[in-house]
Amino acid sequence: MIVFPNCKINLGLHILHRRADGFHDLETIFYPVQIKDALEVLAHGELHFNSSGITVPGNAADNLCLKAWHLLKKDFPDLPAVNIHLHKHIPIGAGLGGGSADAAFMLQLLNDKFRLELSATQLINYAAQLGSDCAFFIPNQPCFATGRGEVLQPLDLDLSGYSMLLVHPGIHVNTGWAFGQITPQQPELSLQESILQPVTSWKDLITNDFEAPVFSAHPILREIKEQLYEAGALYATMSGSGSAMVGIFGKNKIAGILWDASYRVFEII
Ligand SMILES: C[C@@](CO)(OP(=O)(O)O)[C@H](O)COP(=O)(O)OP(=O)(O)OC[C@H]1O[C@@H](n2ccc(N)nc2=O)[C@H](O)[C@@H]1O
Ligand SMILES: Nc1ncnc2c1ncn2[C@@H]1O[C@H](COP(=O)(O)OP(=O)(O)O)[C@@H](O)[C@H]1O
Repeated sequence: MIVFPNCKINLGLHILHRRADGFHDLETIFYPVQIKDALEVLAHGELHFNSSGITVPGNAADNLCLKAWHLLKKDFPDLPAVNIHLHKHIPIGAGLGGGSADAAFMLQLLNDKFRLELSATQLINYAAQLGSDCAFFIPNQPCFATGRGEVLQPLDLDLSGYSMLLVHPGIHVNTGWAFGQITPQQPELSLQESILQPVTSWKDLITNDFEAPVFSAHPILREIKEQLYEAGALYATMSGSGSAMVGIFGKNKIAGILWDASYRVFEII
C-alpha cells in the first residue's frame, strides 16, 4: 500500500503561555499544502525501514514512521511486521510538518491495511502522542488549532482561487530552540476573526510570533519575505518555526524572481 503524505503551512501563530509539561499553548491556522512524500508499506517477515530522496537527519530507528508502528503495536500485539519505504521530498526542519505528516499517514495506512477499525478521534489521540502538529494530518483540512496544536476546529477556508509560492532557503530551524526564544503573550487581535477577513487585509492583521527571533538568527528570511511582497504577494509569512517562507498571490499573479540557485522554490497554483 502506498500513500502520499502532504505538508502544512501555518497562517498566523501565537504562543500564549508555557505549560507545566514544558510545552506551550498556542493558536494557529493549519492549511494543507500539496507538496508530498511517498510512503510505501509492505507486509513482511520482519520490521524494516529505509528511505530515499532528502536525507532525514538522525537515526533511522527514530524515524516517525517507525514510531507510529511501535505506538500501535503496543495496543495491537498482532499488528504484523512491515517493510517501510519513505521517499522524502518535503523540506525538513522547515515548519512544514513533514515528519508529522509521515507519522499520521503511517497510522492511517496501518489502520486501513490491517483493519484496526480506529475512528478519526482515536487516530487523532495516537497522532498527538507522536508530535504536537501530527494530529492535524488526520482530518488534513484547514483548521484553527489550539492547545499544543492538537485541539482542532475545522475552518471554512479555501485558497484555491489564489496562487502560492513556497521558498525554502535550506536553513534547518530546530522547533524546540525556536519555542525557547519566545516570551509568550496574549495576542492583540483574534486570529480566528482575522482569518475570516479578505486575504488582502491579512498583511496588517495576521502575525507569526516565531518570525522575530528566527529572522534575528537568519536575516535572509526577512529579505525573502520582502522579496515575496515585491513580487506582488498579497500576504507573506514564515510557516511555523521556519524556515519555509510562503507568499499568497492573486491567481497567476506571481512576478518572476531570480531566487538563489540553492533555494527550493515550489509554485502551488
Ligand atoms: C511550531 C509548529 C507549529 O505548527 O510546527 P513546526 O514549525 O515545527 O512545523 C508546531 O507547534 C511544532 O509541532 P511538532 O514539530 O510536532 O513539535 P513536537 O515534536 O511536539 O515538539 C518539539 C519541541 O517543540 C516544543 N513545543 C512544541 C509544541 C508546542 N505546542 N510547544 C512546545 O514547546 C517543545 O520544546 C518540544 O520538545
Ligand atoms: N519521517 C520524517 N521526516 C522528517 N523528519 C523526521 C522524520 N522522522 C523523524 N524526523 C525528525 O524530525 C525532525 C523535524 O522534522 P520536520 O517534520 O521536517 O520539521 P518541521 O516540523 O520543522 O517541519 C527532523 O530533523 C528529523 O530528525
